[in-house]
Amino acid sequence: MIEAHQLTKRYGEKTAVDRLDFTVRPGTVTGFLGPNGAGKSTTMRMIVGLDAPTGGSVTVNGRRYAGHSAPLQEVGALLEAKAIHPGRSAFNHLMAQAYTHGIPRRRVEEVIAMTGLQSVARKRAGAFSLGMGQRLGIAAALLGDPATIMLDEPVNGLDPEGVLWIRNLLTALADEGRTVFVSSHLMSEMALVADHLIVVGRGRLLADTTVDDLVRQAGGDTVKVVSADPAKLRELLSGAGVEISGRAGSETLEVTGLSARAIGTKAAAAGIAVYELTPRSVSLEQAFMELTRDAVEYHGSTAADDRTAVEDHGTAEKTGSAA
Ligand SMILES: Nc1ncnc2c1ncn2[C@@H]1O[C@H](COP(=O)(O)OP(=O)(O)OP(=O)(O)O)[C@@H](O)[C@H]1O
Repeated sequence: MIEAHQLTKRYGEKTAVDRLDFTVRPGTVTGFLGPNGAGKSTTMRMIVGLDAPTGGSVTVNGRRYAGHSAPLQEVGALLEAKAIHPGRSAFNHLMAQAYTHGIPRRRVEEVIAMTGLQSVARKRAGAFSLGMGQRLGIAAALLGDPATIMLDEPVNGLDPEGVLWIRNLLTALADEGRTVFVSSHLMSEMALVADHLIVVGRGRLLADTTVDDLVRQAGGDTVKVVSADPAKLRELLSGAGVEISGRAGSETLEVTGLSARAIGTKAAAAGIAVYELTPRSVSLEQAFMELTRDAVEYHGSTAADDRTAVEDHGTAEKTGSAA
């Protein structure tokens, strides 16, 4: 279990982590999401005592990391995959860590097998690809058989087989009752593996939620309806929990809160011809971007962004219906 209370880190004028409160629970995979520069790595460094908080606190299994007598057995972390001596073999790198923490050689062999590094374990780690380096970093994180595992961007540099392997590994670790905390700025990847999400932006907590709730909060599902009589249809569909938008003079309505089937049935009963009925789910990526829109520090710009902006402005005349 990881618990942060008002956790804060300032670098001079810059507040990298801003009064974060969250709990990461055992038995599930918790995704730690946020755009670049959101404060994820800084938070993770503070969890394992590599950075000192400017304010607040963070504990692992009820104690500050430094307060544990055998921290490696408490929390295993992958922060910088390439933080290894380049001349040392993977085996010797792991043995050095094991030796200084009273971990037997048998466990080194186990984690090498678990991470699929057997064939390269005696090779110089400096010659490893990014993907192999990631696997070695994960092997080191698992060395102490810790109850809490924390990985910063673990799928970086992994090929599709490696990505799948990570997914299965994280799920298996959580199923064993461990606390698994994984950062990423890829919502799509997190959605496949995480049960719970902690989302940050500019150092602040934006959401502490499940994947389903995040999508629901971002607008849930909408249905595009093109009909012969949008004004009449709008009247017909209005009701509690239903939101309808559409441009004046257009045949198109965007309806939230009703299924395509319900809309089609109501339109048919009223004799309104429907030319198009298209359900549109808010993707997780959209939900994430919606949530972090104001918290993104480094914006790019593409023609597609501009188109979206124009479309947004075009959707006037919003009608919500009160209960
Ligand atoms: N040692 C440091 N000195 C000064 N500023 C720092 C330092 N470390 C991080 N920062 C700043 O703090 C903010 C948060 O950085 P951090 O690396 O924690 O974000 P992140 O969410 O992990 O980003 P990314 O997804 O790009 O890895 C950034 O604006 C970064 O520039």
